[in-house]
Amino acid sequence: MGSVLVFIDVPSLPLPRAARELLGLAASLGEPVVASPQPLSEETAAELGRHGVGALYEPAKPLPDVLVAAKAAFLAEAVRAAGPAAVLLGNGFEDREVAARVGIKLGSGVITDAVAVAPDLSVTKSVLAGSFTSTCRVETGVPIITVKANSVEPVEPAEAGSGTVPERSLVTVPEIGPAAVVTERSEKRVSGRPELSEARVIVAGGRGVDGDFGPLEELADLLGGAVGASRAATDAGWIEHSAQVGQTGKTVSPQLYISAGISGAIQQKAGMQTAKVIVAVNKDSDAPVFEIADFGVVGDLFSVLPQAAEEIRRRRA
Ligand SMILES: Cc1cc2nc3c(=O)[nH]c(=O)nc-3n(C[C@H](O)[C@H](O)[C@H](O)COP(=O)(O)OP(=O)(O)OC[C@H]3O[C@@H](n4cnc5c(N)ncnc54)[C@H](O)[C@@H]3O)c2cc1C
Repeated sequence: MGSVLVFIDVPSLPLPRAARELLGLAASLGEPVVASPQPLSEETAAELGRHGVGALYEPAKPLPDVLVAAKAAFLAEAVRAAGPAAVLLGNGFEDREVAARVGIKLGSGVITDAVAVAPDLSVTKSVLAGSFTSTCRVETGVPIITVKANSVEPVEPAEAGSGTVPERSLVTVPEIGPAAVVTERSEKRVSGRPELSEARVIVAGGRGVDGDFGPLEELADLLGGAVGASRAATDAGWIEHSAQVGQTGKTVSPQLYISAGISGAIQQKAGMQTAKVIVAVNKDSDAPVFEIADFGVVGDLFSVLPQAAEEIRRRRA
Protein backbone atom coordinates (compact mmCIF):
# COMPACT_ATOMS: atom_id res chain seq x y z
CA MET A 1 0.00 0.00 0.00
CA GLY A 2 1.14 3.61 -0.57
CA SER A 3 0.86 6.44 1.89
CA VAL A 4 -1.77 6.89 4.58
CA LEU A 5 -2.59 10.53 5.36
CA VAL A 6 -3.19 11.39 9.02
CA PHE A 7 -4.98 14.67 9.81
CA ILE A 8 -3.49 16.12 13.00
CA ASP A 9 -4.94 19.40 14.19
CA VAL A 10 -2.72 21.37 16.63
CA PRO A 11 0.13 18.87 17.01
CA SER A 12 1.61 19.98 20.33
CA LEU A 13 4.82 18.59 21.83
CA PRO A 14 5.14 15.96 23.13
CA LEU A 15 2.77 14.49 20.56
CA PRO A 16 -0.53 13.60 22.24
CA ARG A 17 -1.34 9.92 22.57
CA ALA A 18 -4.34 10.27 20.21
CA ALA A 19 -2.04 11.52 17.42
CA ARG A 20 0.48 8.73 18.11
CA GLU A 21 -2.31 6.16 17.90
CA LEU A 22 -3.34 7.42 14.45
CA LEU A 23 0.31 7.36 13.35
CA GLY A 24 0.69 3.81 14.68
CA LEU A 25 -2.37 2.70 12.74
CA ALA A 26 -1.17 4.51 9.59
CA ALA A 27 2.23 2.77 9.89
CA SER A 28 0.49 -0.61 10.06
CA LEU A 29 -1.28 0.16 6.77
CA GLY A 30 1.34 2.01 4.72
CA GLU A 31 3.68 4.99 4.90
CA PRO A 32 2.38 7.63 7.34
CA VAL A 33 2.18 11.21 6.06
CA VAL A 34 0.61 14.09 7.96
CA ALA A 35 -1.66 17.00 7.04
CA SER A 36 -1.60 19.82 9.59
CA PRO A 37 -3.93 22.82 9.13
CA GLN A 38 -1.40 24.96 10.99
CA PRO A 39 2.21 25.60 9.97
CA LEU A 40 4.55 23.48 12.11
CA SER A 41 7.82 24.45 13.77
CA GLU A 42 11.04 22.66 12.75
CA GLU A 43 10.99 20.97 16.15
CA THR A 44 7.47 19.57 15.64
CA ALA A 45 8.32 18.44 12.11
CA ALA A 46 11.41 16.62 13.44
CA GLU A 47 9.31 15.02 16.18
CA LEU A 48 6.86 13.76 13.55
CA GLY A 49 9.86 12.37 11.64
CA ARG A 50 10.89 10.44 14.77
CA HIS A 51 7.37 8.97 14.73
CA GLY A 52 7.86 7.62 11.21
CA VAL A 53 6.23 10.44 9.23
CA GLY A 54 7.78 10.75 5.75
CA ALA A 55 5.95 13.82 4.42
CA LEU A 56 4.09 16.82 5.80
CA TYR A 57 1.37 18.90 4.13
CA GLU A 58 0.68 22.40 5.47
CA PRO A 59 -1.40 25.32 4.14
CA ALA A 60 0.55 27.79 1.97
CA LYS A 61 -1.18 30.70 3.80
CA PRO A 62 -2.75 30.80 7.29
CA LEU A 63 -6.32 29.52 7.13
CA PRO A 64 -9.13 32.05 7.76
CA ASP A 65 -10.57 32.01 11.28
CA VAL A 66 -13.77 30.20 10.43
CA LEU A 67 -15.09 27.01 11.95
CA VAL A 68 -14.25 23.69 10.29
CA ALA A 69 -14.88 24.82 6.67
CA ALA A 70 -11.30 25.99 6.12
CA LYS A 71 -9.78 22.87 7.67
CA ALA A 72 -11.92 20.69 5.40
CA ALA A 73 -10.95 22.74 2.33
CA PHE A 74 -7.28 22.35 3.29
CA LEU A 75 -7.52 18.61 3.96
CA ALA A 76 -9.28 17.99 0.63
CA GLU A 77 -6.42 19.76 -1.17
CA ALA A 78 -3.83 17.88 0.90
CA VAL A 79 -5.46 14.58 -0.14
CA ARG A 80 -5.35 15.66 -3.80
CA ALA A 81 -1.65 16.54 -3.41
CA ALA A 82 -0.63 13.42 -1.46
CA GLY A 83 -2.77 10.84 -3.28
CA PRO A 84 -2.97 8.57 -0.22
CA ALA A 85 -4.53 5.11 -0.02
CA ALA A 86 -6.59 6.23 2.98
CA VAL A 87 -7.12 9.23 5.29
CA LEU A 88 -7.29 8.85 9.08
CA LEU A 89 -8.72 11.38 11.55
CA GLY A 90 -9.70 11.36 15.22
CA ASN A 91 -13.31 10.70 16.15
CA GLY A 92 -14.20 13.94 18.01
CA PHE A 93 -17.08 16.14 16.85
CA GLU A 94 -14.84 18.47 14.88
CA ASP A 95 -12.78 15.75 13.19
CA ARG A 96 -15.95 13.94 12.16
CA GLU A 97 -17.35 17.14 10.65
CA VAL A 98 -14.09 17.71 8.76
CA ALA A 99 -14.26 14.09 7.52
CA ALA A 100 -17.84 14.52 6.30
CA ARG A 101 -17.05 17.74 4.44
CA VAL A 102 -13.94 16.23 2.84
CA GLY A 103 -15.97 13.18 1.83
CA ILE A 104 -18.39 15.45 -0.04
CA LYS A 105 -15.60 17.50 -1.65
CA LEU A 106 -13.78 14.40 -2.91
CA GLY A 107 -16.78 12.19 -3.57
CA SER A 108 -15.30 9.69 -1.10
CA GLY A 109 -16.88 7.31 1.35
CA VAL A 110 -16.52 8.15 5.05
CA ILE A 111 -16.55 5.68 7.96
CA THR A 112 -16.81 7.01 11.52
CA ASP A 113 -16.40 5.33 14.94
CA ALA A 114 -13.72 2.91 13.68
CA VAL A 115 -12.06 0.74 16.31
CA ALA A 116 -9.76 -1.15 13.90
CA VAL A 117 -8.63 -0.93 10.28
CA ALA A 118 -7.25 -4.04 8.52
CA PRO A 119 -4.49 -3.93 5.88
CA ASP A 120 -7.16 -4.39 3.16
CA LEU A 121 -8.81 -1.22 4.60
CA SER A 122 -11.85 -3.05 5.91
CA VAL A 123 -12.96 -1.18 9.01
CA THR A 124 -14.36 -2.56 12.24
CA LYS A 125 -16.77 -0.20 13.94
CA SER A 126 -18.99 -0.26 16.93
CA VAL A 127 -22.64 0.53 16.11
CA LEU A 128 -26.07 0.88 17.73
CA ALA A 129 -24.78 2.22 21.01
CA GLY A 130 -21.96 -0.30 21.08
CA SER A 131 -24.26 -3.32 21.03
CA PHE A 132 -23.01 -4.57 17.64
CA THR A 133 -19.69 -4.65 15.86
CA SER A 134 -19.80 -4.30 12.09
CA THR A 135 -17.17 -4.60 9.38
CA CYS A 136 -17.40 -2.28 6.40
CA ARG A 137 -15.31 -0.89 3.61
CA VAL A 138 -15.30 2.26 1.49
CA GLU A 139 -16.00 1.40 -2.15
CA THR A 140 -15.95 4.94 -3.60
CA GLY A 141 -12.95 7.27 -3.64
CA VAL A 142 -10.20 7.50 -1.03
CA PRO A 143 -11.45 5.96 2.24
CA ILE A 144 -11.84 8.60 4.97
CA ILE A 145 -11.89 6.97 8.38
CA THR A 146 -12.35 8.50 11.84
CA VAL A 147 -10.85 6.34 14.58
CA LYS A 148 -11.95 6.17 18.20
CA ALA A 149 -9.28 7.02 20.76
CA ASN A 150 -7.74 4.12 22.72
CA SER A 151 -8.59 1.61 19.98
CA VAL A 152 -5.08 1.05 18.62
CA GLU A 153 -1.55 1.06 20.02
CA PRO A 154 0.36 4.35 19.70
CA VAL A 155 3.57 4.44 17.67
CA GLU A 156 6.74 4.67 19.78
CA PRO A 157 9.23 7.35 18.69
CA ALA A 158 12.69 6.53 17.38
CA GLU A 159 15.58 7.63 19.61
CA ALA A 160 16.28 11.38 19.87
CA GLY A 161 18.36 12.59 16.94
CA SER A 162 17.32 9.67 14.71
CA GLY A 163 14.44 9.40 12.23
CA THR A 164 14.26 11.26 8.94
CA VAL A 165 13.04 14.83 8.71
CA PRO A 166 9.75 14.77 6.76
CA GLU A 167 9.58 16.37 3.35
CA ARG A 168 7.37 19.48 3.64
CA SER A 169 4.84 20.55 1.00
CA LEU A 170 2.72 23.70 0.98
CA VAL A 171 -0.88 23.29 -0.12
CA THR A 172 -2.81 26.14 -1.74
CA VAL A 173 -6.29 26.26 -0.26
CA PRO A 174 -9.06 27.69 -2.48
CA GLU A 175 -11.24 30.55 -1.24
CA ILE A 176 -14.04 29.14 0.84
CA GLY A 177 -17.54 30.52 0.43
CA PRO A 178 -19.67 32.01 3.22
CA ALA A 179 -18.84 30.26 6.49
CA ALA A 180 -19.40 30.79 10.20
CA VAL A 181 -16.64 33.08 11.50
CA VAL A 182 -15.12 32.79 14.98
CA THR A 183 -15.76 36.18 16.63
CA GLU A 184 -14.45 35.52 20.12
CA ARG A 185 -12.46 32.90 21.99
CA SER A 186 -12.11 32.29 25.70
CA GLU A 187 -9.52 30.03 27.29
CA LYS A 188 -10.82 26.75 28.64
CA ARG A 189 -10.21 26.26 32.33
CA VAL A 190 -7.24 23.89 32.58
CA SER A 191 -7.85 20.96 34.93
CA GLY A 192 -4.56 19.15 34.31
CA ARG A 193 -6.60 16.04 33.54
CA PRO A 194 -6.61 14.31 30.15
CA GLU A 195 -9.24 15.16 27.53
CA LEU A 196 -12.33 13.03 28.20
CA SER A 197 -12.59 11.40 24.78
CA GLU A 198 -8.90 10.43 24.83
CA ALA A 199 -8.52 9.44 28.50
CA ARG A 200 -7.44 5.89 29.30
CA VAL A 201 -9.21 6.05 32.65
CA ILE A 202 -12.53 7.82 33.32
CA VAL A 203 -14.29 8.18 36.65
CA ALA A 204 -17.87 9.23 35.90
CA GLY A 205 -20.59 10.37 38.27
CA GLY A 206 -24.34 10.71 38.03
CA ARG A 207 -27.27 11.89 40.11
CA GLY A 208 -25.94 9.75 42.95
CA VAL A 209 -23.03 12.16 43.55
CA ASP A 210 -25.61 14.69 44.71
CA GLY A 211 -23.52 17.66 43.61
CA ASP A 212 -20.22 16.51 45.15
CA PHE A 213 -17.69 15.33 42.55
CA GLY A 214 -14.85 15.54 45.12
CA PRO A 215 -14.37 11.76 45.66
CA LEU A 216 -14.49 11.18 41.89
CA GLU A 217 -11.90 13.89 41.19
CA GLU A 218 -9.63 12.47 43.87
CA LEU A 219 -9.79 8.96 42.37
CA ALA A 220 -9.41 10.27 38.80
CA ASP A 221 -6.28 12.20 39.79
CA LEU A 222 -4.75 9.17 41.49
CA LEU A 223 -5.34 7.12 38.32
CA GLY A 224 -4.30 9.89 35.92
CA GLY A 225 -7.82 9.88 34.50
CA ALA A 226 -10.57 12.26 33.42
CA VAL A 227 -13.87 12.97 35.14
CA GLY A 228 -17.07 12.24 33.22
CA ALA A 229 -20.76 12.53 34.06
CA SER A 230 -24.26 11.42 33.22
CA ARG A 231 -26.71 13.89 31.77
CA ALA A 232 -28.53 14.08 35.10
CA ALA A 233 -25.33 15.48 36.65
CA THR A 234 -24.58 17.94 33.85
CA ASP A 235 -28.21 19.11 33.66
CA ALA A 236 -28.10 19.75 37.41
CA GLY A 237 -25.14 22.08 36.78
CA TRP A 238 -22.78 20.07 39.04
CA ILE A 239 -20.20 19.77 36.26
CA GLU A 240 -19.75 21.32 32.81
CA HIS A 241 -21.66 19.90 29.84
CA SER A 242 -18.43 18.93 28.09
CA ALA A 243 -18.10 16.16 30.72
CA GLN A 244 -21.30 14.44 29.61
CA VAL A 245 -20.90 10.88 28.35
CA GLY A 246 -23.65 9.28 26.31
CA GLN A 247 -25.93 9.53 23.33
CA THR A 248 -26.07 13.32 23.44
CA GLY A 249 -22.65 13.70 25.05
CA LYS A 250 -19.26 12.23 24.26
CA THR A 251 -18.57 8.68 23.14
CA VAL A 252 -15.63 7.29 25.06
CA SER A 253 -13.65 4.05 24.89
CA PRO A 254 -11.21 4.10 27.80
CA GLN A 255 -9.33 1.13 29.20
CA LEU A 256 -11.16 1.65 32.50
CA TYR A 257 -14.54 3.37 33.11
CA ILE A 258 -15.58 3.73 36.73
CA SER A 259 -19.28 4.55 36.90
CA ALA A 260 -20.40 5.92 40.27
CA GLY A 261 -23.98 6.82 41.17
CA ILE A 262 -25.14 6.32 37.58
CA SER A 263 -28.13 4.05 36.93
CA GLY A 264 -26.96 3.00 33.44
CA ALA A 265 -29.78 4.25 31.19
CA ILE A 266 -29.50 3.23 27.52
CA GLN A 267 -28.50 6.80 26.57
CA GLN A 268 -25.58 6.68 29.05
CA LYS A 269 -24.51 3.19 27.90
CA ALA A 270 -24.47 4.46 24.30
CA GLY A 271 -21.44 6.55 25.12
CA MET A 272 -19.36 4.20 27.23
CA GLN A 273 -20.12 0.52 26.76
CA THR A 274 -17.12 -0.07 24.50
CA ALA A 275 -14.84 0.69 27.46
CA LYS A 276 -12.45 -2.24 27.99
CA VAL A 277 -13.25 -2.64 31.70
CA ILE A 278 -16.33 -1.18 33.39
CA VAL A 279 -16.51 -0.90 37.17
CA ALA A 280 -19.89 0.16 38.59
CA VAL A 281 -20.54 1.53 42.06
CA ASN A 282 -24.22 1.89 42.87
CA LYS A 283 -26.22 1.41 46.04
CA ASP A 284 -29.08 -0.22 44.12
CA SER A 285 -28.18 -3.83 43.24
CA ASP A 286 -30.86 -3.78 40.49
CA ALA A 287 -29.38 -0.79 38.68
CA PRO A 288 -29.08 -1.58 34.93
CA VAL A 289 -25.44 -0.52 34.92
CA PHE A 290 -24.57 -3.84 36.57
CA GLU A 291 -25.73 -5.64 33.38
CA ILE A 292 -22.71 -4.29 31.49
CA ALA A 293 -20.24 -3.96 34.37
CA ASP A 294 -17.19 -6.24 34.54
CA PHE A 295 -16.92 -5.52 38.27
CA GLY A 296 -19.71 -4.19 40.44
CA VAL A 297 -19.77 -2.82 43.96
CA VAL A 298 -23.16 -2.44 45.63
CA GLY A 299 -22.57 0.38 48.05
CA ASP A 300 -22.49 4.08 48.76
CA LEU A 301 -20.03 5.84 46.47
CA PHE A 302 -19.07 8.24 49.26
CA SER A 303 -17.72 5.28 51.19
CA VAL A 304 -16.47 3.06 48.30
CA LEU A 305 -14.50 5.65 46.28
CA PRO A 306 -12.49 7.06 49.22
CA GLN A 307 -11.64 3.46 50.26
CA ALA A 308 -10.40 2.74 46.72
CA ALA A 309 -8.34 5.96 46.76
CA GLU A 310 -6.90 5.09 50.17
CA GLU A 311 -5.93 1.58 49.02
CA ILE A 312 -4.21 2.95 45.90
CA ARG A 313 -2.22 5.39 48.06
CA ARG A 314 -1.31 2.65 50.53
CA ARG A 315 -0.03 0.34 47.78
CA ARG A 316 1.99 3.13 46.21
CA ALA A 317 3.58 4.17 49.50
C1 LIG B 1 -32.84 11.90 23.97
C2 LIG B 1 -32.12 11.64 25.26
C3 LIG B 1 -30.75 11.74 25.28
C4 LIG B 1 -30.04 11.47 26.46
N1 LIG B 1 -28.68 11.55 26.46
C5 LIG B 1 -28.01 11.18 27.58
C6 LIG B 1 -26.60 11.17 27.59
O1 LIG B 1 -25.92 11.53 26.62
N2 LIG B 1 -25.97 10.76 28.70
C7 LIG B 1 -26.66 10.38 29.83
O2 LIG B 1 -26.02 10.01 30.82
N3 LIG B 1 -27.98 10.42 29.83
C8 LIG B 1 -28.69 10.83 28.76
N4 LIG B 1 -30.05 10.87 28.80
C9 LIG B 1 -30.71 10.72 30.10
C10 LIG B 1 -30.86 9.28 30.52
O3 LIG B 1 -32.07 8.76 30.01
C11 LIG B 1 -30.94 9.19 32.06
O4 LIG B 1 -31.98 10.00 32.52
C12 LIG B 1 -29.66 9.63 32.76
O5 LIG B 1 -28.55 8.95 32.20
C13 LIG B 1 -29.77 9.33 34.23
O6 LIG B 1 -28.63 9.78 34.89
P1 LIG B 1 -28.16 9.09 36.23
O7 LIG B 1 -27.90 7.65 35.97
O8 LIG B 1 -27.05 9.91 36.76
O9 LIG B 1 -29.41 9.32 37.19
P2 LIG B 1 -30.44 8.28 37.78
O10 LIG B 1 -31.06 7.47 36.71
O11 LIG B 1 -31.34 9.05 38.67
O12 LIG B 1 -29.54 7.28 38.62
C14 LIG B 1 -28.86 7.66 39.78
C15 LIG B 1 -28.26 6.37 40.33
O13 LIG B 1 -27.43 6.70 41.43
C16 LIG B 1 -27.59 5.68 42.43
N5 LIG B 1 -27.18 6.32 43.69
C17 LIG B 1 -27.80 7.31 44.37
N6 LIG B 1 -27.06 7.68 45.44
C18 LIG B 1 -25.96 6.87 45.44
C19 LIG B 1 -24.83 6.77 46.30
N7 LIG B 1 -24.65 7.60 47.35
N8 LIG B 1 -23.90 5.84 46.00
C20 LIG B 1 -24.05 5.00 44.95
N9 LIG B 1 -25.10 5.06 44.10
C21 LIG B 1 -26.04 6.00 44.34
C22 LIG B 1 -29.04 5.30 42.36
O14 LIG B 1 -29.23 3.99 42.87
C23 LIG B 1 -29.30 5.38 40.85
O15 LIG B 1 -29.07 4.11 40.23
C24 LIG B 1 -30.76 11.14 27.63
C25 LIG B 1 -32.15 11.05 27.59
C26 LIG B 1 -32.82 11.29 26.43
C27 LIG B 1 -34.31 11.17 26.41
